[in-house]
Amino acid sequence: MRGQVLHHRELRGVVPRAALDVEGALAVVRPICDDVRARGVAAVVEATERFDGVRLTDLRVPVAALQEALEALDPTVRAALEESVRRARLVHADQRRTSSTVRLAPGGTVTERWVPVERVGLYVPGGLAVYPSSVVMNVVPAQEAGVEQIAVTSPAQKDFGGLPHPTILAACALLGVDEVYAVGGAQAVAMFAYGARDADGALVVPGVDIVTGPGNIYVAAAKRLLKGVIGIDSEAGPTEIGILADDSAVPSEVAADLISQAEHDPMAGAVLVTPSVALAEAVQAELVVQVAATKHRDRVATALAGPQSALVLVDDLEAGMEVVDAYAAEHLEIHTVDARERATRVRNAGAVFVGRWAPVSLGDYCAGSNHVLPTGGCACFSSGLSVQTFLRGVHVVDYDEQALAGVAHHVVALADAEDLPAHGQAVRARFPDGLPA
Ligand SMILES: NC(=O)c1ccc[n+]([C@@H]2O[C@H](COP(=O)([O-])OP(=O)(O)OC[C@H]3O[C@@H](n4cnc5c(N)ncnc54)[C@H](O)[C@@H]3O)[C@@H](O)[C@H]2O)c1
Ligand SMILES: N[C@H](CO)Cc1c[nH]c[nH+]1
Ligand SMILES: [Zn+2]
Repeated sequence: MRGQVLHHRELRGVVPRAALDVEGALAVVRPICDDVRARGVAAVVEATERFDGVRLTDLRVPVAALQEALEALDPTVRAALEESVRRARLVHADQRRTSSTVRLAPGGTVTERWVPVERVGLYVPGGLAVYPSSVVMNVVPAQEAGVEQIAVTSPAQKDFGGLPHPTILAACALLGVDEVYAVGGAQAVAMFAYGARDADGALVVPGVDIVTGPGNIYVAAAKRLLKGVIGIDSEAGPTEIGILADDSAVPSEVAADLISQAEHDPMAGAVLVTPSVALAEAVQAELVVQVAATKHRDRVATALAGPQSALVLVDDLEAGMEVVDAYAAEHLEIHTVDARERATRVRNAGAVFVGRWAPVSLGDYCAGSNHVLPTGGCACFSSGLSVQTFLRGVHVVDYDEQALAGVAHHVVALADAEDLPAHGQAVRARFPDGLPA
């Protein structure tokens, strides 16, 4: 990309991306979702056996298991989760929206009411890693939005008697959520979207209004497929980190941050954008050493070697800004001398991390920000999970006779201009003696 400075829309086609994208994964998840729609619980049970190796007898986790998991939770992990919840709650409580009323004329108002959806299904991943932090990131905004019914689902684990991982169950109990299912993947999204009945026709899992939460490419594809049947947050799929850096960056820290996110998934993307050849070379050398030493070195190495990961050399930091806007990373770290100023100019990113003391790992757990963020370029038009995700704005239009009279002739003029005279007539009918002037 050296030598080119293009608008981010033109660059989008050449930024690093995985070979299998959400569109490609639709073909895999469509039959799974169709089957759940047609056969309900039986299809969910079969998909769980096929993909997770567990034959479920009950989709729902017994409430007692949640409480037991909380009682058995390591106190250090409990303290960390409590701090994560405390910080997330402070940030998300601040996102609440209050109704507001605008008076357009004497007797004429429009009020915007913010109404939470009634019932939500929150996805917590559990394939390659365990994600109690995603319980926090899903549940806290839903609670702060005032959602009445919160259901969580997470993949059944062979090693834990077919229940989701105990730390996930403990996190649910900590947050007061008692409706939890042991289902993962596309079948979980479909189960929430359509609801699921058993062979006798009994409703085992009631459908929801919105499904949120992160997941692998199959979860993201199911969300894309079923959007419309349900609302979704964003396509929060395989993790990505973009780093914009100059010579002031510390190579070992940059490498560690790239690896931290590559650790999620062989499909994770890690992209360094820099004008500094020296930095790029130093980071490359660090990666060799650090990858060899990291626990999940196989999937990290696969992720870093994939077409979704790259070290991108640019002419200067301004060209780098164009590249990171085109890439639209889920997470963008900025390690430059002027990081704070650059952060204010980033247009496309799920979340921005300013300087060396704000690594993505901080945001993953304890910054207070939400870690459920758009991937695959969706940060160009989607936001991270927030209280707003669970709210709908409803306009309440309240005009009295005088207020309608004041604008009636304009309504009729526009209705006539659109060749929709019945619209105008609906107003004329209220003024049988003729339209007010
Ligand atoms: N964008 C975000 O906000 C964000 C946040 C956290 C994690 N993540 C991502 O979440 C993902 C977690 O992935 P995971 O795999 O560990 O857990 P997961 O729960 O997302 O996926 C596991 C499920 O995938 C299904 N599955 C696996 N292989 C399949 C196949 N070949 N065909 C159909 N279905 C299949 C199974 O049903 C299984 O239950 C990672 O990609 C991680 O990067 C994203
Ligand atoms: N980095 C992930 C978001 O893509 C969130 C996470 C959870 N646990 C660890 N990391
Ligand atoms: Zn992470």
